Amino acid sequence: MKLSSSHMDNIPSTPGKFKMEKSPYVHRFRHYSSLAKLTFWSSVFLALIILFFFKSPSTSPPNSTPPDLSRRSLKTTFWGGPAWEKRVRSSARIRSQNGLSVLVTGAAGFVGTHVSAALKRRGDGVLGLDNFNNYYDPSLKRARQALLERSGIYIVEGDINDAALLNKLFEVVPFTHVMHLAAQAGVRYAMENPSSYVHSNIAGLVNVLEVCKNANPQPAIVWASSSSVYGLNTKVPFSEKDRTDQPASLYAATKKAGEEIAHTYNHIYGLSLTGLRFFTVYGPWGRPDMAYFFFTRDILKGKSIPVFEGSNHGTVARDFTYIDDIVKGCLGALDTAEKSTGSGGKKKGPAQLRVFNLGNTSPVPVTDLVSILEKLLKVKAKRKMMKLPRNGDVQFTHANISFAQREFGYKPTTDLQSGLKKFVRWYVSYYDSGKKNSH
Ligand SMILES: O=C(O)[C@H]1O[C@H](OP(=O)(O)OP(=O)(O)OC[C@H]2O[C@@H](n3ccc(=O)[nH]c3=O)[C@H](O)[C@@H]2O)[C@H](O)[C@@H](O)[C@@H]1O
Repeated sequence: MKLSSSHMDNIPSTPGKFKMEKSPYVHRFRHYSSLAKLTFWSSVFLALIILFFFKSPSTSPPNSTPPDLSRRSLKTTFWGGPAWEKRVRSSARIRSQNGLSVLVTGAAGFVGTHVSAALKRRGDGVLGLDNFNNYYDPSLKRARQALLERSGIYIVEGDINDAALLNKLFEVVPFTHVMHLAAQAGVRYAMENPSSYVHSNIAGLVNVLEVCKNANPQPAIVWASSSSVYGLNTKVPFSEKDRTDQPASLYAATKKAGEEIAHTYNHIYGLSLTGLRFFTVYGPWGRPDMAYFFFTRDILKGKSIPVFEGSNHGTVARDFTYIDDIVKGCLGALDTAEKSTGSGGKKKGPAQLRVFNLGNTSPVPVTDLVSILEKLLKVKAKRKMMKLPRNGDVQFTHANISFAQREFGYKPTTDLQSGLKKFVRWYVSYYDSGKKNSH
């Protein structure tokens, strides 16, 4: 708790040195005395109100964090109590033979929602965790949450930096796996809000790993890295063996840092860790901050869209990867993840440490992305060609996926045209069917 300096100044350094005031200050002393009485009774009254407030069952489950004690940035709402634990247990219950019990962080996010639903469909136990922050329209996150709730998945509302909450979740459920997808995404936003990347992608990751390392049994962890770690590399396609020491954005730097942090926790504590380098994932229920999403919105609104190009009109391209292919990759990584080897926070032997590219292996120029959208939407885009800004963007990405192919048969099957068709169908029904506004 932070005390203001004036408050600190009012506290006597040696309480015994307080002197009783005598006449001619008696009058003033009396005044102080009645003031003290007033303060005393108001405090009693206030204490009673607070006591009543925290006794009330609707606002005070046993393990909730009192709002004044919780760090506001953690955004954790009340949790705990028998009913809450029952809900957590039921969501995480395995319903198939040899099924997994998975804690999915970022479950209300784009990839998190799809992965959670896929796990649940095949009988795995799934518990979600999400802080529902407002990086983009939280109502979309709430709609994804509602979707998951219909299939019996509970998303606990809390922040990955909240160690007490994470420890509690592991106390209630012995998760076999953690699918760690909660993160601050987006390449360009890193210049606007750098600390948010440190908070989620570094501090949050460390907190998740700390809790996992102490858990008994330790879970295996699969987590989201990014194609952006290849940064300014020019050799294509990008292979996991290539250098990743020249990131072009703080976002990329935090993901790269995550990979090094993963190495450390694997080395010291025997945690089984698999990082997935996603390549520009798109599809239904996607992220509104991504180009394919807001291009669709703005083309439909008749607004111009900024289309980036390299110097001398050079092509800017991405290895756009459809969400269903990414989900298959995530499940493949979870299924082939070996057990962590540590216990009680101590390593017992070497554990698995992996990194995979999950891309589509066929980069498409951004100008072609726009042409496909124009055809699907039957609206001509107002293209505003712009030089690729120097704020984190790289000119192209292209994944070599042979490692994931070899390890768990990863094979993307959706090309950009077919994937965008599905996205547009979803977009139109989601925003047109009702009153929702895509901003
Ligand atoms: O592959 C990844 O690892 C990353 O993919 C995306 O990053 P990005 O590929 O930059 O995706 P978008 O922001 O949707 O941009 C897609 C393409 O459109 C271009 N673009 C973007 C914005 C814009 O206004 N105009 C424009 O032409 C970009 O230069 C890029 O080539 C995600 O936003 C990151 O979170 C993710 O980690």
